[in-house]
Amino acid sequence: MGSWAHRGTTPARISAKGWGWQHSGRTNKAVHDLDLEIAPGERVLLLGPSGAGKSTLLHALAGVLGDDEDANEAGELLIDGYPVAESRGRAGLMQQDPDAQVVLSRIGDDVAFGAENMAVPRDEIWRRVSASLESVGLKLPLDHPSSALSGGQKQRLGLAGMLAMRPGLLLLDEPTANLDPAGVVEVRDAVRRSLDESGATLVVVEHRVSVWLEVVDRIIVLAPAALGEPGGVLFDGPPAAVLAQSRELLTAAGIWVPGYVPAVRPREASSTHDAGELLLLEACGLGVSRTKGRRRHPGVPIAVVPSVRVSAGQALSVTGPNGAGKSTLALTLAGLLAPAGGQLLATEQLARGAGTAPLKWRGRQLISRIGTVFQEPEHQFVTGSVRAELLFAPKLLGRGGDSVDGLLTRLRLDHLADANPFTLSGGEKRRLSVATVLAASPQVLILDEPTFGQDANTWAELASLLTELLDAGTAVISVTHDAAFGAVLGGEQLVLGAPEQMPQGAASLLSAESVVQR
Ligand SMILES: Nc1ncnc2c1ncn2[C@@H]1O[C@H](COP(=O)(O)OP(=O)(O)OP(=O)(O)O)[C@@H](O)[C@H]1O
Ligand SMILES: Nc1ncnc2c1ncn2[C@@H]1O[C@H](COP(=O)(O)OP(=O)(O)OP(=O)(O)O)[C@@H](O)[C@H]1O
Repeated sequence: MGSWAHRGTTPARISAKGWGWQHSGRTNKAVHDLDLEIAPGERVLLLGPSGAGKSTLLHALAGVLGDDEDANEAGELLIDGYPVAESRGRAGLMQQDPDAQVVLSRIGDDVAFGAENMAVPRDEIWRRVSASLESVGLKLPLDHPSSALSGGQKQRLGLAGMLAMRPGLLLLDEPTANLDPAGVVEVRDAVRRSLDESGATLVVVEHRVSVWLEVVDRIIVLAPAALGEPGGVLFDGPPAAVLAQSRELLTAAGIWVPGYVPAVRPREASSTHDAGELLLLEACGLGVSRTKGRRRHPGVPIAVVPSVRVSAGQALSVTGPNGAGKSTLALTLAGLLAPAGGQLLATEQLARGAGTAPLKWRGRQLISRIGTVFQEPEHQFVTGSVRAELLFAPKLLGRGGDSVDGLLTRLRLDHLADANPFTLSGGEKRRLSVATVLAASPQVLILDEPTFGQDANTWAELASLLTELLDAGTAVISVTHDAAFGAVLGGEQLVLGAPEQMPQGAASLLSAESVVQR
């Protein structure tokens, strides 16, 4: 009975005895001295500050850490009494990076993939595929291309694949980080219904605690080993008890305890444009589209924005449901995608003389004027170390790297200066992607989901840093589902509508308004 297949999809038991893991190339352990028992069918919310080893533990349980020969393992990690290496396939892991999860080119096949590997009968697979896609709210045809999905849609796709597998151990790594508020509840409820049917064991990692409280029966908080702490478990127990007894310690560790909003001075709302202001970007009737060859055959725009004006020192947040076109708008404003209609001008001060479409700028010209943080941080990395990444733009612009050490410290990356950017934790990657853009000191910052996957301490640091930049005259455009972040930055808000609410399938602007201050 050594194979997982014999154990089927029955709820899994997890046992860690003095377990630890040190990734290759690192001097610190990611997880240290972990002692833990999780009973079959338990539902656990795994918390901890960014870099505490949460994803490392989930990867270990899914059996996908063990191939790294230069890494060091200590102690024992068992599933149902067997080493994790003998339990591969027993767990369904939804990874933090939704891109890493997509394996097949059509969404139906992609969702079916895991269940096929578990030898589920064919008719049953396709019944599960349709039911899973519906339960996570991904209402697209089964042959829709997996590559043509927004970040939130990819996240829903990844979860649908896990639910269709019905594994005995469901491991979810920040499953709602890219979702709109309605999607967060939809996905949480889909997980709960699936667990009610299967009785599977759940370990879910999420920075935002409140959403999972009505699903989980236990909270485990990991202590960061990497910062010289002893590692292991900081707190463990029923949610109400952990949150009531340890509230202060948890907030000090950066955990998003329900009701806690880090103290960051909000900016004054300014929705009107003064005559003397320095206008940096101006768009009129701007259509946005991902269609290739747009100049000759511009596709049907997925969103149309009647008017955007962004001035020095002004914040603009772009919100709206998954798939509405927010990232596409951000890439268009950034000069990285051609407009599908209307006009986009960077005004005279920015273009030294006359208004210019940002799309015409190349390399140096663009990065010193408009800095863009992509939704997927990896898409931005071009060097082999964190420090080199931060020096890249200043070098290209012929400037010194004076700001680099300050940014490393401020965004809690100093202990990772020599690390390869691609090996960072999710939160660390996000912070690095923001820092690299700040290192070029652009006049306009465009940030796609800058706060997703951040613990509360780093959130506060990012919010303060951006408020200081706004005060100093940088314009900040952020695409975000994080209302508290939008409120701290103030300024104006664009709300894009869902594609299905709009005529001819195109999204459009629902409203433009001043951000309500906290
Ligand atoms: N493949 C890897 N190679 C080297 N170091 C790694 C690798 N993956 C993770 N690490 C390091 O191990 C530590 C723990 O990372 P992990 O991703 O487990 O943290 P986390 O708690 O999930 O963080 P976050 O909340 O930011 O996602 C981090 O310092 C990270 O830089
Ligand atoms: N690379 C791509 N190729 C083709 N279509 C795409 C691509 N990326 C996204 N789309 C489609 O364009 C639409 C808008 O996507 P976009 O990423 O701009 O949405 P979003 O509002 O940022 O969503 P989210 O909140 O989920 O990140 C979506 O309906 C999506 O299916």
